[in-house]
Amino acid sequence: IKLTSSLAGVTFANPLLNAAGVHCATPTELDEVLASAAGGVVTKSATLAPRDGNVRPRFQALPLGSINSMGLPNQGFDAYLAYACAHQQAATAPVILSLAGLSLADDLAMLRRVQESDFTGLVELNLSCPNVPGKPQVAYDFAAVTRVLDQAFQFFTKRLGIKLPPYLDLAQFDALAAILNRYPLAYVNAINSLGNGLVIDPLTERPVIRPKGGFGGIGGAYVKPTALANVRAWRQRLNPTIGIIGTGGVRTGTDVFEHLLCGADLVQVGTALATEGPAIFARLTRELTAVMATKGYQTLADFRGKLQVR
Ligand SMILES: O=C(O)c1[nH]c(=O)[nH]c(=O)c1I
Repeated sequence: IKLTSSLAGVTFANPLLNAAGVHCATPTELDEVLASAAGGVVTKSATLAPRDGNVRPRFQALPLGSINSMGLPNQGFDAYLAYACAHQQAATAPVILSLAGLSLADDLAMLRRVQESDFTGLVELNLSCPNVPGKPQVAYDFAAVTRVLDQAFQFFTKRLGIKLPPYLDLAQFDALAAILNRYPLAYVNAINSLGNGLVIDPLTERPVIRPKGGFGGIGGAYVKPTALANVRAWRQRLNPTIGIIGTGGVRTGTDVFEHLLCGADLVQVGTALATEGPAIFARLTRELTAVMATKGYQTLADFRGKLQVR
């Protein structure tokens, strides 16, 4: 049984990575994911300048998932570009560089820096951060998405993916796919957290996190049906040249299998990684292998995107 997968010409020994934002803000955390059974690692979304992020408590694990309003805390673009270039030199498992500018200008400035750098790996432009106060998500504004992609592809010739939020209406998938299919995108990553949920502690009669009146992105089991639907909807609508990373609600090998069945090329783990740590990747590869063995599949291509219709 082989778990190898590739995305935009980059080969992964297995399809599993962390989700941007989880266990990836420092070189130590990034190294721990690379040292684990993960097939690769993605950096915390970078802003041009380092950021402290929102006030604490800003993350809460829950029985069915998690809520977070981190507010984009990160070491800054230079730190993550340096890490990505160093690990490209060392030929480790692939490092995906995630970017989340606070403005279109910042997005373009960081993309120009990557274009001029030695980094030739995958770049993930995060258009779906729900937690920066006062900053509406780009990805729910289709004109803004068109602007950033128009301007980026004027000069960017490397491998560019975008991180999308969950969409909840088929007309949105139709409209946005018509836009995305115009660009030489490496992939779309679906989904980011389900934005602006509210989790309350009935004992204290307060929200469980402090920023934004307790409003934060929801992850984990809560979002798996929405994540699978987004992966499937993009696979059905996007050019085959545009790959898909499936993110959302992955806790077991069966969850990984389901994302692949819906069409994912790679699968990312957020909430479950936050609670279990990088050892989860050994468990998930073992469990995925077991699912494939039971079903008689030898490679991911044997079943990727082959969800049957009823
Ligand atoms: O609050 C965050 O840092 C954050 N949290 C999320 O759940 N998704 C994101 O894209 C980001 I940039």
